[in-house]
Amino acid sequence: MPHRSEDAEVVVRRLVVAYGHRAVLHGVTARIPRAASTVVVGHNGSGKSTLLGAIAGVVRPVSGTVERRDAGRPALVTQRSTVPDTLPITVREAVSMGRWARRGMWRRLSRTDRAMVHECLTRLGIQDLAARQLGELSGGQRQRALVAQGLAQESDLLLLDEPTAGLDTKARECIAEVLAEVTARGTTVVQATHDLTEALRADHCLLLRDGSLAAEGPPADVLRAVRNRAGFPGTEPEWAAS
Ligand SMILES: Nc1ncnc2c1ncn2[C@@H]1O[C@H](COP(=O)(O)OP(=O)(O)OP(=O)(O)O)[C@@H](O)[C@H]1O
Repeated sequence: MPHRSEDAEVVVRRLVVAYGHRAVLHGVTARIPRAASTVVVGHNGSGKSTLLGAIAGVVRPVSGTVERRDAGRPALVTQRSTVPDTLPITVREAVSMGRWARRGMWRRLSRTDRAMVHECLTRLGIQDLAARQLGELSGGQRQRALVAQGLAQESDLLLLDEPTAGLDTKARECIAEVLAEVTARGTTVVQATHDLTEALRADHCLLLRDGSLAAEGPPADVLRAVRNRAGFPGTEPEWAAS
């Protein structure tokens, strides 16, 4: 199991994050193994999104550190698009925005960029939706488009906040396969999830409880207590009860 310090893509130390005066992460220390998949689990409000945001550098900690092995910008796929629904933007354009980190916002996409955008659309099964407005899509279609945008960034570190929430089985499997592929190619993938089946497939697991790290390690070990309590397989375990 690759979670020794020297194999880590990210090392988080004594991380404290607050919104206003309210601390929501209370000194979290954790390692995220390189070129492997990590799941972050825990009940609603336990701090999963906040931890991903802090690792991505979009949430500033009060104290503590986030050390990255690679210098490149992480790709963060959030639950909600940063593009407002009212902005007239096609699915292809939204996915193309994933290339901005490499190309710059104002430069034309190269043939390689366009090929990557096409590949990401195809891989997520949304090539037929490429010309549709992002704001017109169903929740599941939109979620696939956001994952495609994250993939298009070709970052060494891909962070996803509940990428399969609300998706049907086929879409969930599609995303799981895509994430397994990019992990096998050497990307470090971290996803917050409430899906126990998905969590058990990962290489590494962080269990958050009320803003603190309750457990870290192989998912089967971390989730054993949760699994026993929830009944396996289950999709809505009571993380907090373990
Ligand atoms: N922008 C914000 N302003 C104020 N408080 C926030 C903000 N975002 C999150 N919080 C609070 O921080 C805590 C952790 O929230 P966070 O979204 O990180 O949890 P989560 O584990 O991702 O939850 P969920 O499973 O519901 O997505 C919660 O108490 C939440 O109310």
